[in-house]
Amino acid sequence: MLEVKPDLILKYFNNLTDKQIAQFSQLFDLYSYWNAQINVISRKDIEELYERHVLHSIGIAKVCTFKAGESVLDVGTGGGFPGIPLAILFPETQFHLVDSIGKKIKVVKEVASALGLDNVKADHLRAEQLKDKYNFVVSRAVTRLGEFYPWIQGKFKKESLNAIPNGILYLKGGDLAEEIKESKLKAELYPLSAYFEEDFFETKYVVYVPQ
Ligand SMILES: C[S@@+](CC[C@H](N)C(=O)[O-])C[C@H]1O[C@@H](n2cnc3c(N)ncnc32)[C@H](O)[C@@H]1O
Repeated sequence: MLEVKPDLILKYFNNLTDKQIAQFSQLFDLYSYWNAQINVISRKDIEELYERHVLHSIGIAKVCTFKAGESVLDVGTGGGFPGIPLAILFPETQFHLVDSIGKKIKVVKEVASALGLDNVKADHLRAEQLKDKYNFVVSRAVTRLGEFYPWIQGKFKKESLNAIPNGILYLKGGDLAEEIKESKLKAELYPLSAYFEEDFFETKYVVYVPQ
């Protein structure tokens, strides 16, 4: 099996602990194994796991540093993106990963357990069903902002522990100017090209919608 070390992660996040480096390293074997049982990322993408999925996910951390005690909801996490890489990076923050497809949540639970991520809770449900409140909602490639927003509206805590207000941090591509206009949301765009040399293909932005 091809061994991929997380050098790419260290290039942009250079103060990782040994534990975090070990956890990032384990992702390749874990996703190679689980993706062969249950397809959660495109099979050809597994060779580019670190660039296209892991580094891409933690692009959110360049826009927002989550704090100890904050809670983050990942809507439509699929196999755990962006939630799992973010949970490795922010071990003191609580992450709730949800998806409407049960077998994907099975993969998330297996990966989180193998990594010893006790800051991750994963549930098979639709975001609309949730009653809890969070500091931040993260997501990647689920649906248009105008459809997404009503699912999570009202699910934000009032108090903030962060330098930036609580809100949505959504990894997105497409015609964002048109999409933001259609959603009528006040959104800020952060291009990943400002932080990374890699080309992230279609999802090139972190869209931040403060609440
Ligand atoms: C294209 S996949 C993206 C998965 C993951 N975020 C990633 O980037 O690899 C979209 C995911 O959103 C989930 N989904 C769609 N609508 C949802 C909803 N209302 N609540 C929870 N999950 C939802 C789907 O089941 C699917 O796994």
